[in-house]
Formats: sequence, C-alpha cells, structure tokens
Amino acid sequence: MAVAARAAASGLVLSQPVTFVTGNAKKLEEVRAILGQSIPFQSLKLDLPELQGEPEEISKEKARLAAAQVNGPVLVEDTCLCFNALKGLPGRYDILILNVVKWFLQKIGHEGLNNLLMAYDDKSAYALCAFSFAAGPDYEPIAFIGKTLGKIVPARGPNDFGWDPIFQPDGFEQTYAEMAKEEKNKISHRFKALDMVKSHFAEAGYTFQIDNI
Ligand SMILES: O=c1nc[nH]c2c1ncn2[C@H]1C[C@H](O)[C@@H](COP(=O)(O)OP(=O)(O)OP(=O)(O)O)O1
Ligand SMILES: [Mg+2]
Repeated sequence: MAVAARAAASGLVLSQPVTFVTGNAKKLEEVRAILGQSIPFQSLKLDLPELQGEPEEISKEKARLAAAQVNGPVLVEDTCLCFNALKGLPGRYDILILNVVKWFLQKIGHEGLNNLLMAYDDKSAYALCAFSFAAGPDYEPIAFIGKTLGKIVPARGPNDFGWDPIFQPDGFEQTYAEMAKEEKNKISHRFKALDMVKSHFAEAGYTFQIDNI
C-alpha cells in the first residue's frame, strides 16, 4: 500500500482505513455499532506492552507503538474501571486497579470486586475509556477520554462482557449488562470517547483515498 498519510490542503488524506488495535471481540462489536459508517476502519490484534502511567499518556504511547508497527493510521483503546473509595490510599491505587483490571477481574471475579469495596461506604466508580488516534508513524497521537459515572453493585444481568454486570451508571436502575446494547452505547464511556473521535475526524477534515492495490 502507498504512503500512509500525506498532508493536503483540505486536511489529511489517509490512504488506508484506520486500524483499530484490539484483541477484545466485545469492544470491537461496540466500536462497530457506535462508529457505524462514519470512519472506515479494520481491526487488528497486536501484542503491545502493557504500560503504566496516566491513562492519556499510556494511550498515546500505545498509539505510537501501534502506528510504527502498522505503518499507517491507528486507533487504540484502553478501558479502566476506577473506584473512588480507593483514591485516598497512597500510591495511586485507583490507577493501579484500572490498569490491572483485566487479570484482576479474571482472578477475583465480580464478587471479589464487590468484596474489595465492602469496607467502604463509597461504592461510586467510573468507567473510563481512552482512545488515541495517530494518523501514521510520523504524527503525534491525539487522545480522547470518555468517562461515565456510576457505582459498583452485586452482579446483575448477562455475563458476557467484563465488568458490565457490576457497573450501574448514575441515573439508571440497570447495570450495563442489563441494559439493551443500544442503550449502553448511547451513554457509555466508550460512546463518549468515540463521539469525540468522530467530531475530531469531522473537524480536522480527514478524507480517505483508499485504493485497493
Ligand atoms: O465496556 C466495558 N464493559 C465491561 N468490561 C469492559 C468494558 N471495556 C473493557 N472491559 C474490560 C475488559 C478487560 O477485562 C478490562 C480491561 O480492558 P482492556 O485492557 O482495555 O481490554 P482488553 O485487553 O480486553 O482488549 P485490548 O486488546 O483492546 O486491550 O476491562
Ligand atoms: Mg488490553
């Protein structure tokens, strides 16, 4: 394929679809539903190092690594579940939890995450989604952060996507898992971040000129 991206008077011309880097089928399903036809993309699972730090920095670094590997435009995403009760603890444990939630969830399960908060009155939490877009290896990534506030509850609803059964968004009586997919996709952390991605694409005037070579 030709050069990944080149500057043009009307904005950036991308000569290949954006590669959305993920190994998570459920995420991909939601990203497809939310983006619709707005941004041409394909998905790719890449094994990138799990980084530590602030969500925005982690995300941008992931985009840099991915853009170098793909040699084209990339979109990466990290999702975190953060517990406000743990904020007071030393060492940024809220951030630690969110970075390790994948294996943490596998190990201790929904009940374990509830038990973790048993000692605290504050069950409030937020779901945070960090997307970063890099137009190519020579472009600085841009981060988009979406946040949905809620609380941790005993699991309710189908158990087919991560911590959906234990997260009840503020203003709703249902957990993410109990909500219809279309409902979740209207209010979720992922929706909010992707909405910013879409606006950015529209405002920056990116165009796609994709030739099948
Ligand atoms: O909307 C969501 N609702 C419920 N659970 C979710 C959601 N989004 C991510 N999750 C779970 C999956 C994983 O247990 C953990 C960290 O996710 P995270 O590391 O970003 O995803 P991943 O490693 O499975 O896929 P990827 O290849 O895109 O990094 O949170
Ligand atoms: Mg991951």
